Amino acid sequence: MTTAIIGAGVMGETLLSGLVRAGRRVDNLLVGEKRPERAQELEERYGVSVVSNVEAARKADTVALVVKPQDMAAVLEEIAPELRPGQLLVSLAAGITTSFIESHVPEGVAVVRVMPNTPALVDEGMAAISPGSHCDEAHLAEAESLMASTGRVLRIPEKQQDAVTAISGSGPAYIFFVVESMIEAGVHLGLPRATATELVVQTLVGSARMLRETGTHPAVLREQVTSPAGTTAAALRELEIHRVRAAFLAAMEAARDRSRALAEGS
Ligand SMILES: NC(=O)C1=CN([C@@H]2O[C@H](COP(=O)(O)OP(=O)(O)OC[C@H]3O[C@@H](n4cnc5c(N)ncnc54)[C@H](OP(=O)(O)O)[C@@H]3O)[C@@H](O)[C@H]2O)C=CC1
Ligand SMILES: O=C(O)[C@@H]1CCC=N1
Repeated sequence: MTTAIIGAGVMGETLLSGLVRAGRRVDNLLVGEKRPERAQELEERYGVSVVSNVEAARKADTVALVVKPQDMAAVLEEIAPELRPGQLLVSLAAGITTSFIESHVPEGVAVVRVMPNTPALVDEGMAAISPGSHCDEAHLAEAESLMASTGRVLRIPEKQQDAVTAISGSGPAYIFFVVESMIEAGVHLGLPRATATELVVQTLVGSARMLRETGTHPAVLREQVTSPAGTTAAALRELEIHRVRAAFLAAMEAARDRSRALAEGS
């Protein structure tokens, strides 16, 4: 089975590196990339063949589409003449619906929509997958196995994809923003930057492991840290005064709405 990746930017290379780490043979992988210097970089780094999009689409059983949503129509128009019924297209693009893709390719080509995230780079990715209308169980299982090479996979109805994009697709950026803010606060309180960074990163990793390994609700874990009339209560009061909870809700509604707008080509 040959898999092609069209669009080898941040997410495309993340998927490629995950497939290589998971033991997929590089002679069963192809990359579609138009910039010669980027093609050379990928060939040197992974030993993978970089070809035209047209050749990638012709030779692959599964084609992962990892271009920007705004470039999707042009790429589909370019590769459509090469596609055949039964072949699988796996789109990782935010907003783009399976019906949009199906309307640009020959009848019978199977489409799966995926929302991955960048922790896939360290095999801790979260991917949500949804089948299009010509997709059978074997196609969905193939998309699942593709994404399982870099982390967890959840099957969801496509109508949930914009919300998933807002939560886990964009999610790592919110976490990095919080981490960055806490490090800056530590520096403001007089800690050396390296000390503040180590404290915050380990606190994040430890808290994440507690959530995963105890299965306890985050509100309960938060209460366990909050001693009566203590330091945590003083800090949480400030977060509530500054409406941080409301800001998170507004931010994720904005991401969900942006995902919907990408579907309309804006
Ligand atoms: N980054 C993330 O965390 C996530 C991204 N995604 C989705 O992944 C997709 C890619 O995002 P991201 O990797 O961040 O963006 P990048 O801009 O890093 O990657 C897009 C890549 O596509 C290439 N490209 C553009 N046009 C073509 C073409 N016609 N043929 C072949 N390659 C082409 C670009 O090349 P060039 O630079 O030369 O134009 C670039 O390498 C998007 O649809 C996004 O919604 C989904 C979840 C998470
Ligand atoms: O910001 C974006 O549009 C992409 C999709 C989810 C994460 N990054």
